[in-house]
Amino acid sequence: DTGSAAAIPINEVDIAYVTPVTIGTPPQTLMLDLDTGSSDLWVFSSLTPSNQVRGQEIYSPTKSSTSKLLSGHTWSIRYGDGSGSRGTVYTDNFTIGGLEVKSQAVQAALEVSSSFTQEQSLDGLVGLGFSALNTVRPSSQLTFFDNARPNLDEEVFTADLKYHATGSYDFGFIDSKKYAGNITYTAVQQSPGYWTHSLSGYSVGSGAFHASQISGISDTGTTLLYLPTAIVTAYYRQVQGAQNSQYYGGYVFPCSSTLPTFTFGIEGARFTIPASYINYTRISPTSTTCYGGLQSSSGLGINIFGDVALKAAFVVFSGTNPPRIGFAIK
Ligand SMILES: Cc1cc(CN)n(C)n1
Repeated sequence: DTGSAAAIPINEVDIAYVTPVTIGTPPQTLMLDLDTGSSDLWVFSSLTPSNQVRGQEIYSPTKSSTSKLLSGHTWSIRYGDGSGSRGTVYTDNFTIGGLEVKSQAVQAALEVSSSFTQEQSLDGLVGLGFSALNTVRPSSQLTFFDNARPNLDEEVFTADLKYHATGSYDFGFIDSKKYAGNITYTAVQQSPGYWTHSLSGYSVGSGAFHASQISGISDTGTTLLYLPTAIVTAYYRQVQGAQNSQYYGGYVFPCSSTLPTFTFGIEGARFTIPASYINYTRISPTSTTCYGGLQSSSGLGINIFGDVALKAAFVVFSGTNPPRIGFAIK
């Protein structure tokens, strides 16, 4: 089997990408954020208090003839950005881009944090991390990829996220039309459950490449690129008027500043993030101060290769044994 679905930016700065999925019989369509940095599949539902729902599509298990309550099971998740949700669990038929998993654990939200309520274009998440991170108790549940894997033509899924445009996620095959040249693979450490791997180094603009193993997670659910402070300060030293703002919680600069590109290495390959991706957003609609798409990871305890980096490449998440991750120019 294979599947292929769109990855649609939910706003004009690509804060997150959503993908249409169907749940149940007859199919209910929701727009979910496919997130390689977590492993819970949860949705706004008919059980979510109405004062916490603001425009989202909801999953109603009672309207699905194939839904089953996973009795006595609950879940609760907190993300790195402080958002979170909790609830109960059903199993139901679940499809992404024509790829169906029967009896997928669908975690129905009983409560969501305010940032989810405010994000009206996002109806939930599909965790594509390793199933070890799943929060359902007393028995943890498998991700959509782990459930689909035995039926996939190839044990992979790919992410082709785009800057200010719709990209795609493919399951079970690698579409050679979506990239150029070769795919460079590197080892993944799957414990504790993220797609953890190393960069082989970086360069700023036309500067020299600094070879250095930089361990972090490739996380489609995180918007920005978070790297060690030393690298980030070296980058913004090249930006007129840049400063690390306590007030805004990161590096800001005059929107008119010229930004350098940022290049990261995967083994021997090099991937250059255009300056436009790092000129992330105005700090408010009329401001001339902009917030950077490259920020320090020092407060996170982990480096995160989020969408700002991933959208500069075609990325293969390979569930082979051992798992590996591949990057190609596109
Ligand atoms: C909702 C959400 C997902 C993620 C990345 N895994 N973050 C940081 N926030």
